[in-house]
Amino acid sequence: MDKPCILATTLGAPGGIYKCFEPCIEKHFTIITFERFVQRKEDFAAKIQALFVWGGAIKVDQNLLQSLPNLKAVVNGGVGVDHLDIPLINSFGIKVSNTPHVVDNATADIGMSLMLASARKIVEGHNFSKFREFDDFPESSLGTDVSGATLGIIGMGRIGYKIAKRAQGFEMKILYHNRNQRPESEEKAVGAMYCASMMELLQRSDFVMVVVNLSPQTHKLIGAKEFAMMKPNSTLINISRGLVVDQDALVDALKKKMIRAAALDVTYPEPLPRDHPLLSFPNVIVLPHLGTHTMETSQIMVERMVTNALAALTGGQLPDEIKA
Ligand SMILES: O=CC(=O)O
Repeated sequence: MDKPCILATTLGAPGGIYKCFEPCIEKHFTIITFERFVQRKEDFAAKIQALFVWGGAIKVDQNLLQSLPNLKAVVNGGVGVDHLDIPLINSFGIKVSNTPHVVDNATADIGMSLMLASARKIVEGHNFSKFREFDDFPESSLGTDVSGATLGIIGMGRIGYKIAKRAQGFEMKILYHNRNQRPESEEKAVGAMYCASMMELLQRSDFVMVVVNLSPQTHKLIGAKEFAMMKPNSTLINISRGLVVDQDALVDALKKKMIRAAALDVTYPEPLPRDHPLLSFPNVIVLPHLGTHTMETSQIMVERMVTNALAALTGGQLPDEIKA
């Protein structure tokens, strides 16, 4: 019997799967790439039963949904679903899932990597070794200690909590701001202190790590007012979504030396245009959204997407369903 079809991007991240993960999907489904779909919509549209998306690479809008009469699920790789209009998708009787839990460790690790790389000038050090334009590593390249410093975590969900656990190993003082305070036992387990006021956290932290979901409430959460609160020797680390930070305000804060440095896994757009002002600062690290980008995590993510899609096709409960 023919395998059911799914529609997917296969262009590689950001926004698609790599070829190496296709066999896991092809055990159960025939993959129709988005490029093939666009060329031969009339041949494929009625066959497609699930849509595999990573980030906003495919726009899941009214037009696309109307063109797929047998679509049962939109299966998202990763935890953030800010690029999906869930009420709209649900209104077509189509289910939505993501892959929570499986991304937590990899994303927390990238946050720690960015903090350490920025504090200890890892990128400059590498560039010095490789390109050596001057003889001595300049005084301006002296780093700053992570151990014993104060880390402020904005957004204490699963990933924020994993970061706190790791930071505890670095003997950091840990502050966090979140919609809800965590139970005392959980705070104690990682040595984290709740700041009901985000401004207080910003004033006290040497490193500010942003881990919130993007929502209307968190859109440009960190802007001019927030940078004005931060210590001049502090570092902003963003591993959530680019739009949680006002990038113009960040450029301004860096120019005015209101903060020491920034380390970003996420920006808007992604990737940044090569002439973007953020790329001109020696004290800014920019990654092309690598939070979940490991072989192991990506493999588990794809397996989880397959599990959710199979559940939708057989009319079962999606283990990771998100409802509007
Ligand atoms: O960005 C990564 C994710 O949403 O999991």
